[in-house]
Amino acid sequence: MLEVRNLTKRYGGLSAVSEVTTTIEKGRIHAVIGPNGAGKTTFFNLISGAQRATAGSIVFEGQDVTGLRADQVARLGISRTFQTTSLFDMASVVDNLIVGHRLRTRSGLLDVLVNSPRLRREEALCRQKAREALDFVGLSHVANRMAGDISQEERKRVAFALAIATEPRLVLLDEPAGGVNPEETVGLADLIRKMVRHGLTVCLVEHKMDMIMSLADRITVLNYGEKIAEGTPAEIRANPAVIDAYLGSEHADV
Ligand SMILES: Nc1ncnc2c1ncn2[C@@H]1O[C@H](COP(=O)(O)OP(=O)(O)OP(=O)(O)O)[C@@H](O)[C@H]1O
Repeated sequence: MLEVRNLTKRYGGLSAVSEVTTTIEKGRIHAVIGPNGAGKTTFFNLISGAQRATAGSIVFEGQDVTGLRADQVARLGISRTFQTTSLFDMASVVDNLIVGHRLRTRSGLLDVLVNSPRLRREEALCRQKAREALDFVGLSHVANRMAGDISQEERKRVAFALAIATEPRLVLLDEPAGGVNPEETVGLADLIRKMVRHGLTVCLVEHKMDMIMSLADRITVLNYGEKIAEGTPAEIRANPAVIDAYLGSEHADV
C-alpha cells in the first residue's frame, strides 16, 4: 500500500531520517519504534507531507506522493494524528470535528460569502461524517460537550475521529496512547483493531512496548534516523541490534 524508498531528511549535518526503505502492507498494523530522537515523528511528517524529504521516494497505492503538500496527501487517502491533539476547547466536540473536516474540503471563501448551495451541501455532509466518526470511536455521548472538558483518553479518541472523518485508507497514529492509563491503553488498542477490521491500514508510532508487541503485525525500528531492524514482534524482541539501541537509552523495556 505504501512503498518508502531510501527516504532521507537532513537538517544541516544531522540526518533525522536516513535512507529508510520499508513497505506498509494493506490491512495491517505497522509500528515504528525507536529511542527518543530516532526520527519517528520526522518519518511521519515526511509521509504525510508536513515536511519535504531531502531524498528518497514515497509511493502510495502506485502513485508517487513524494513532495506533495499535506492537504494533497490527505485528499489521496492518508491521514494522521499528532502527539498532542489541538482542539478548540471552547467549542463542542462535534464542532471540532466539523472544523477539522472542513479544513480538508473544497469550499473557498467565495462559497462562504454567498452561502452557496455547495457550501450548504458540504456543511450537512460534514455534520453527518462528524457524527459517524464520533459514533465509530465511541464518543457519541460527549458530542455536545465542550472539548476543554473531556478527558485525555477522550481527546485521543477525538484525534482518531478527526483522522477517520476524511475517509482515509491509511492512518498514521503518532503516540495514540501517550498519557493515558493502562486500562485506557487497552481500549485504544481495541479501537485500532476495529479500524483495521473496517478496512483501514494503520501505521503507528508508540513508546508503549506492551501495546506494540500485542498489536503490531510488523515493526520497523529506527535508531539515529536509520532503520536497524524490521520484522514481527517476536523477531524484534529477539533482535540484538534492537536490544542494544534500547539499552543505550532510557527505554530499556523491549
Ligand atoms: N526542525 C528540525 N530541525 C533540526 N533538527 C530536527 C528538527 N526536527 C527534528 N530534528 C532532529 O531530528 C532527530 C529526529 O527527531 P524526531 O522528532 O523525528 O524523533 P522521534 O523519534 O520522533 O523522537 P521522540 O520519540 O522523542 O518523539 C532528532 O535528533 C531531532 O533533534
